[in-house]
Formats: sequence, C-alpha cells, structure tokens
Amino acid sequence: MLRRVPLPKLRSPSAAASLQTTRRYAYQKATPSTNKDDSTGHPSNPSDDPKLSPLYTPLTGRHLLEEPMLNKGAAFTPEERERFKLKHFLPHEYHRLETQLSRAEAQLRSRQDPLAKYSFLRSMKDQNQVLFYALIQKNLKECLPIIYTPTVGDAIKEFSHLFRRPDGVFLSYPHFKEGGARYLRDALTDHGALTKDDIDLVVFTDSEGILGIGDMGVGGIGIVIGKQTLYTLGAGIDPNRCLNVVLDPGTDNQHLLNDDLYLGWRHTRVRGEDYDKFVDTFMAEAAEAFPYAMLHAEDFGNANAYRLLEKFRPKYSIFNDDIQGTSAAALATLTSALKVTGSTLKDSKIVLVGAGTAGLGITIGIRNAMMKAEGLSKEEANARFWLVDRYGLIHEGQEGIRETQQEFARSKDEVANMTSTNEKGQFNIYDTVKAVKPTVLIGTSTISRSFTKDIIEEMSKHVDQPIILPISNPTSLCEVDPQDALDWSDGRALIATGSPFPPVTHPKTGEKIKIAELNNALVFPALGLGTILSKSSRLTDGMIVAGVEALASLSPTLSDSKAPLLPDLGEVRAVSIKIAAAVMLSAKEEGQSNNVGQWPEEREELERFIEAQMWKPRYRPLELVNTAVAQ
Ligand SMILES: NC(=O)C1=CN([C@@H]2O[C@H](COP(=O)(O)OP(=O)(O)OC[C@H]3O[C@@H](n4cnc5c(N)ncnc54)[C@H](O)[C@@H]3O)[C@@H](O)[C@H]2O)C=CC1
Ligand SMILES: CC(=O)C(=O)O
Ligand SMILES: [Mg+2]
Repeated sequence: MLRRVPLPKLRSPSAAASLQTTRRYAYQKATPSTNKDDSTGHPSNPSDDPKLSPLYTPLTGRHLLEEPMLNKGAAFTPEERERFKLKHFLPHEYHRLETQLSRAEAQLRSRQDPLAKYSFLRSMKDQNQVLFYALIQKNLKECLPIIYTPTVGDAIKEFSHLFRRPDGVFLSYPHFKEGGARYLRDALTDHGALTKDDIDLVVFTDSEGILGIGDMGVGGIGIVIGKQTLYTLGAGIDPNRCLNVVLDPGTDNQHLLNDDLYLGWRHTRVRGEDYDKFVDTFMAEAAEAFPYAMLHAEDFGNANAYRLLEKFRPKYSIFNDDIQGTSAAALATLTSALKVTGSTLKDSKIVLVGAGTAGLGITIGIRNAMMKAEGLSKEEANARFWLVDRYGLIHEGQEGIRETQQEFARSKDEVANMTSTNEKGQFNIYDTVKAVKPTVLIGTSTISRSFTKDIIEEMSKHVDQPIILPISNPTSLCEVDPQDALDWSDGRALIATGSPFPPVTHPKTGEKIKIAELNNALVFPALGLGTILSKSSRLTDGMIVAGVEALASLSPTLSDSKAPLLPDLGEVRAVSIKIAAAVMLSAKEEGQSNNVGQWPEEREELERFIEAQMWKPRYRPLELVNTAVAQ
C-alpha cells in the first residue's frame, strides 16, 4: 500500500528557505587551502573528508532526494541515510560515485538514438547534478555532441514533446504585462529566496535565432541549459550559482503555434516598444537582483542582438555569445591558420557568407584586430572584407542591406567590373570568390552545403592553402562537409567547422586529418570565469582580445602544421584556465577588476588559483540546518 509522504512545510520561512539554503550554503567558495583535492572522484566517506567543505541544508527524506543539487542517490553514506531520514527510500547497498558512473555509462550507451541519450542526460541533470557532470566530464567527447550541438538542436525542436520537468526560469510576456517589474524580480529571485550574492551568471535567450534553426519559442531554454552546462564543464562555474532564463515574448514559428502540445505562450512575437519594455525591464531587474553576475545573451534574432548589446553594454555586465564569443573563437582560429600559411591578417582577403549576428561579430572582431595589431585604418581594414548575404555580395545601392552591414558594402565601382552568374544580377558566392580570389572563406549563413565544388575549386586556384571555416550549426547546416572541402582543394585547405566532424582522409596521402571545432564553446566559459573571478563589472573588448591571444597560443598547429587549428573541445578545462588567467590580468590592467589583491598576479600561481576555484563534480558532506539558521 502506498503511504502518503508528509508534504514539506511550505509555510514561510521554510518554502523559500529550501532553495535559498541550497544555493546560499552550496557555495562554500573553495580556497586553495580547503580545496587541495582536485580529483573528480569522491572520498571513501565524504562526510569524513576534511578536504571538502560541507553543504548545509534543511532538507531530509524524499525532499533531499528530489533536490538535484544535493541528491547523491545510492552514494548517500549509511551515516547520512540515518541522519537525513533516507534509509527507507534507498536500497540497502551504498555505492561510491565511481560505481554510479559505471551504471550510468551503461544506461547511456544502451540508448542508440542521440535524442534518447539527450533525454537520459537531461533527466539525470534533474535528479543528481554531481553524477550528471561527472558522467559528462569523464566522457566529454562522447557527451558533448549530445548535450550541445548537434543533438541539442533536435531536442530544442522537440522541447514541448520531450518535456518532463522544468529547469530554469520561464518569463512570459502576458505575466510581465500583468505583474510588471515585480513579476520579473520575484521570478528571478524565486520570491526573494535568492539574494544578490547568490548568482554569478545568468544565461538567457528570447529564442528567436536558436543555432541556425531559427525561432524555437520557449524551447530555447534548451540552448540556455546547454550553454550553462558548458560553463560548468568547461570552466568550473558553480552550477548552483547559475540561473537559466528564457524570455517568452511569443513565437512566429507557425509549426509551434499549430502544435497542440506547444508549451510556450501561444501568440505571435511581441515586437517594438512592448518587446523593448519587456527586455529592458528584465535586464534592469536581473542586474539589480544580481549585481555581480555576468548576463550572457544567447541566440537573439539579428534584428535585436546588436541593438541590445550596444544598448546594454554601457550599463550592465552583458556578454553576447553569438557576437563576442564567436568572434573570439574565429579570430583565434584565423590567427592559428595564418601561422601555418605564413601570412598576416592585413594580407588576407576574406569572403564571409551570412552577415548576420555571428558573421558580423566575426567581421568586426577581425577588423578590429587588423586595426589594433597591424595598424590598419578602419577603412583599410573594412576593405579586406566581402560580405555575401541573402541578396548576394553586399554593395552600395543594394536593396535590403541592414544598417549593421552598411559599413562593409563594396563600392559601386568595384561591382561594376564584376560578372554575375545570377539571373537577378546579384553576385553570389561563386561570383564573389571568382572576382575577389579570397584567402579566407567563412560561412555563417545557415545554408547547408552552399560552399559547392565550383566555389572551393575556384578559390583553390588562386591560393596555396585556402582557409575555409564553415561554422553554421548544427551539422546539417554546415556550409561544406570538411571531406569535400579537402578533396576539392587537392588536400590543401585549412578547415574548421562549427559542429564536430569525424577526422577526414587526405585525398593524396590517405592520412587521417582531425578537424578543429570552431565553436564559441571553447572560449565563452573562460571569458565568463575570468570576469567572475576578477569581479569585473564589464567584459571589455581588451579582456576578450587577451582571451583570444591565450587561445591562439594553445593551437596544436604551433608545433605541428597538420594538426587541428584549435585545441580539442575535450580539453576545454585546461584551455579555460589559460584564457581566464589572461582575462583576469587584462581586467586588472584596464581597471575593471574589483578585487585586485585577492588573487595572485604571477601567471603560474594565478593558474593554480583558478584551477582551485573551479567547481568539480564531487559529493560533499552534508550538514543539517534548521530553517531558522537558513534564514
Ligand atoms: N560555430 C559557432 O560558434 C557559432 C555558429 N553560429 C552559427 O552561425 C549561423 C548563423 O547564426 P546567426 O548569425 O546567429 O544567424 P543570423 O540569422 O543572424 O545570420 C544568418 C545570416 O545569413 C544570411 N543568409 C540567409 N540566407 C542566405 C543565403 N542564401 N546566402 C547568404 N546569406 C544568407 C541571413 O540574411 C543572415 O544575415 C547559425 O547556423 C549558427 O548556428 C552562430 C554562433 C556561433
Ligand atoms: C554555437 C552557437 O552559439 C550557435 O550556433 O548559435
Ligand atoms: Mg548561439
């Protein structure tokens, strides 16, 4: 017979206290002296390990098992089972994390379909956070394409069908209209349970431009969760100090609007002043509630991404990953590629296809580097770019050019000499490549396999080692399969892609060649970590450039010209330490850091300090507190 389990005491103060206590007490900031143990395993009896500081919680019994931040499942020790009234909820045996991992790995691998693996991992995240992160960290190469691109894209499309339980903060426009700023504040702080010191990072989207798959409505929470997971895996940002947020101003995705199971606000997107008021108020409330947090914007549509970044950057600690993160990763890749070709930024001719959020971010980032590092004027640097968008090469007088693209429009005189193979007289990618003879070809267009054989062959006629970066995600939207790019360039192309690809075969030598993954995931976790650890109120361009230089200095091609252009995403933690150190030192130099003196400035010592600060998936001892203490 089922016995009814008593409900938790939901009266104030305990209701608010459960999350507050978990979050507040979860963050016992590691110091080098208390956190010398850097292994990811857990000690034989966690409660007795003096190296790990405890977490405090008022939760017991079923409520403790249901709290993913604290749940250890079968790894609750016999003593903890007694103290936290867990004995009757758990089978007899006590298993260490290592044993739990073996079971979890077998369960993961028993699922063949990537989406089924995704669902498994998502529910593990909802149940036992330490096990989730330990599993992925141990099997990073296998799990990254599941929790991130490409599978996350499929999961987002299916969000309302796969939905089991929520993870994150859902902010819908009609609730905002009714409750105004107060509603947003209550939602973000969980009605006051979270206070200003509790959160380091807010990741948020309005879901209009998810990866390359477009408007995904409330399903965009999936990319937010994916990015937050990478902050934790890649840079050790404490998951208990992150807030995942989706703004739901409606959706223009007709398929979702017609779907009976759709879970978001069933309404077309609110735009104009109403939208701005929603986002402006959200930013103001988030910044006031968590004044030390970095606010990470993800996958906004291109009509809003730049506009909002420019508007909010002077006021808040905002970071737009698609603009700034992608630009940083691309600049590091290009720097590595140019070391191989023996060329420079200013000697490059760059054709970029898809001048939207990511494409323009990359263009501006490289353009600024040409000016700063190689002394070009803005006009001289702009002249190294040819941007091709949906109406072909962007040039003066062309209809449909967006304001953000304007400064890169080619002159009328230049295009007067070009030949169009298009019945509308537009200059497509082939026409542009033929006329320009570029050294670099970048794809951020979302147009699958649009770098065709004739384009790659034409480019390869004029340059020894064409640099080809098709970085649209997910895999299905990549502009060219790397094997094709290598075959069509006689094995000469230097390639990096946005989603992971298996190694390719050199068409002449038969050698296996690894393809670098040019994804902002290699850099944004560390940009965030550096900003958070240096308590910087802004992530400046200078801090980002310091991170780019650190990343480029880790390129495997520096020691082997046939190696991938970037470090493997599987090594992101080690990479993050170097990038974060560079970011922190730059923050200090620029006067952005608000805690100079509290961290070492000598590079190696700083790297050890950063490593020690990183959250690691280990079970920590638990201490029972009563709610009065929690308050
Ligand atoms: N690898 C990475 O780290 C990143 C990759 N991306 C990928 O880049 C792609 C673009 O993303 P966003 O810039 O956010 O999207 P977006 O929508 O802002 O930009 C896409 C651009 O491509 C243009 N376009 C559409 N059809 C075209 C055509 N036939 N020819 C040329 N251009 C065309 C659009 O007009 C738009 O300007 C996505 O697939 C996204 O996943 C985005 C950010 C990071
Ligand atoms: C990687 C990423 O941010 C994107 O594809 O949108
Ligand atoms: Mg993105």
